[in-house]
Amino acid sequence: MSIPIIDLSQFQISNQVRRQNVVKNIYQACHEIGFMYIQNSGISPDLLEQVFSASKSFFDSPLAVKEQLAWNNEFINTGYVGLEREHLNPNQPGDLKEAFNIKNDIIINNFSSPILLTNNPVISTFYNACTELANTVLQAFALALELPEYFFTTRHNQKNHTLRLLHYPPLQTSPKPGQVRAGEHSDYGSLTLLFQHAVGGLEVQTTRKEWIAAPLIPGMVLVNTGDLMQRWTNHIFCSTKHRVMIPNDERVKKSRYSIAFFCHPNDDTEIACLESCSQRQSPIYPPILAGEYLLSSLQLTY
Ligand SMILES: O=C(O)CCC(=O)C(=O)O
Ligand SMILES: [Fe+2]
Repeated sequence: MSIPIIDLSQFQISNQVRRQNVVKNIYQACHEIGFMYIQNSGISPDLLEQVFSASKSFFDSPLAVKEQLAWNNEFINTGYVGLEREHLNPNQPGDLKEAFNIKNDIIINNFSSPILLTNNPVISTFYNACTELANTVLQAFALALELPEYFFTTRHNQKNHTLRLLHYPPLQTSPKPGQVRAGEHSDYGSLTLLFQHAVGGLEVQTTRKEWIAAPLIPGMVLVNTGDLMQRWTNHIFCSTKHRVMIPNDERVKKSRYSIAFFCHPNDDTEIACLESCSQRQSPIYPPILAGEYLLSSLQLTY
């Protein structure tokens, strides 16, 4: 099994046959593996490079500076998360990574870092570009599930998404037993956009429980469906486990950078099994509010 490539430009044209074909391929990707590469995503490579460069200068700054911006609670879920602080797999030691979580403009303005955000429109431009891409994918999801095209986007219109810069430093000492760069987990929200930089390492679990590499494909954006989409669709779309292992080659001596954009429904959205998804199997999960689900997931991993 491999991760399919979807050309999104074919969804943004008026030709209904080609559009429907993209919708069908997206359905299949979400159903069979929960991951896909998006080609012609509309995200400018130059902009992405600028965000990676801002990310690198932030992580290069002294720990004391980063800690002034420390993440301190799951309700705000914004700020700097130090090495080994988060356990994406709660049963294993903390992840060998540091991260910086950024929420929407209001929070950005109240929580700006002198290095990363002040006078740096790059981050907010990128946040908006990711929001736009996520909305296009959500439109295709709705059509794939035989819902009105804007069913999901209207439930995601409060920009409740988290942009996360990630840095996996070169390994200095031996890891603890079971410790990896990012423990195996599924994402919590509706979908995630993932951008890797040079040093790869992401792995995805197939339905046969095999781990396959999800390498960087230059110019493409990796998209995966998260837990809330899995609940909403009664497992028709899957929330696939993924992880970042410690490389067993020279990449272990290198910093790895990635960026994740976690797309979340508005907090007050009730995630209840969609009618079109309850025909073959009765609802697996009870309804839950999107905001509640996110909070409980964060509480498990910090
Ligand atoms: O860094 C990566 O490639 C993956 C990160 C990830 O899966 C996450 O933060 O949820
Ligand atoms: Fe993830």
